[in-house]
Amino acid sequence: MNVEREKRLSAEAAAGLVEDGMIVGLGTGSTVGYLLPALARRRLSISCVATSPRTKRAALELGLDVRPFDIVDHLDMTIDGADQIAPDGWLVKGGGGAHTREKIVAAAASRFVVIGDSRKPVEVIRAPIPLELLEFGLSATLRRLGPALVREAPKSPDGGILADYHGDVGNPARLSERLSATPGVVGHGLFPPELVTEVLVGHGDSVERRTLRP
Ligand SMILES: O=C[C@H](O)[C@H](O)[C@H](O)COP(=O)(O)O
Repeated sequence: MNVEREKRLSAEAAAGLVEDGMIVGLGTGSTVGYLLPALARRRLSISCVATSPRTKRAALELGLDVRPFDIVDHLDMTIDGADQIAPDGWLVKGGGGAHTREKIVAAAASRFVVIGDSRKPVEVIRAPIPLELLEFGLSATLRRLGPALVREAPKSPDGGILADYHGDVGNPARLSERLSATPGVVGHGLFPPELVTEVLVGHGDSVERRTLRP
């Protein structure tokens, strides 16, 4: 298994879905690292929104047109990697800590295309589940969450504390609801299947495509 090749193939396949005139959400991570040059090579007339300073920097260096996301209210397509992809479409994202912005950008798009290598599909979603927490009340939030640990990582670009939930996942929908309802949780890395339209996973020399909704 050549993981880097699989990432590149899935990213290139996703870049091929982008059309002239689109506004495109750009995810974060090493798989997106292959998407950006593939997109730039196509020389399309598109504008983009970035989910992290790292992606913004890389996209601008490649000559992509990156717009601030406070004025754009709808995207045609968002393309992003994932840490885990379950058979029913639940995702875990945020290994790189960008999950809060990534969820906003995914939710704003008509199509959310998930890319990854063959290690990403899993039978069952497992911890750790990335979290972003408000610094105010941090100890009380952690206590309420149960088994969760603060990451040794810089704060998010929005000043949030990055952490991970290490307890049982069980039903992802129920855990997602509980995390969202916990005061002090700014965002978490469980992404529901309703957000996802397509999954493109590199397997050896080919890309397996799955459409979750049209
Ligand atoms: O915060 C990071 C993002 O959610 C990434 O999309 C995710 O961690 C996958 O990253 P990679 O493509 O490096 O495996």
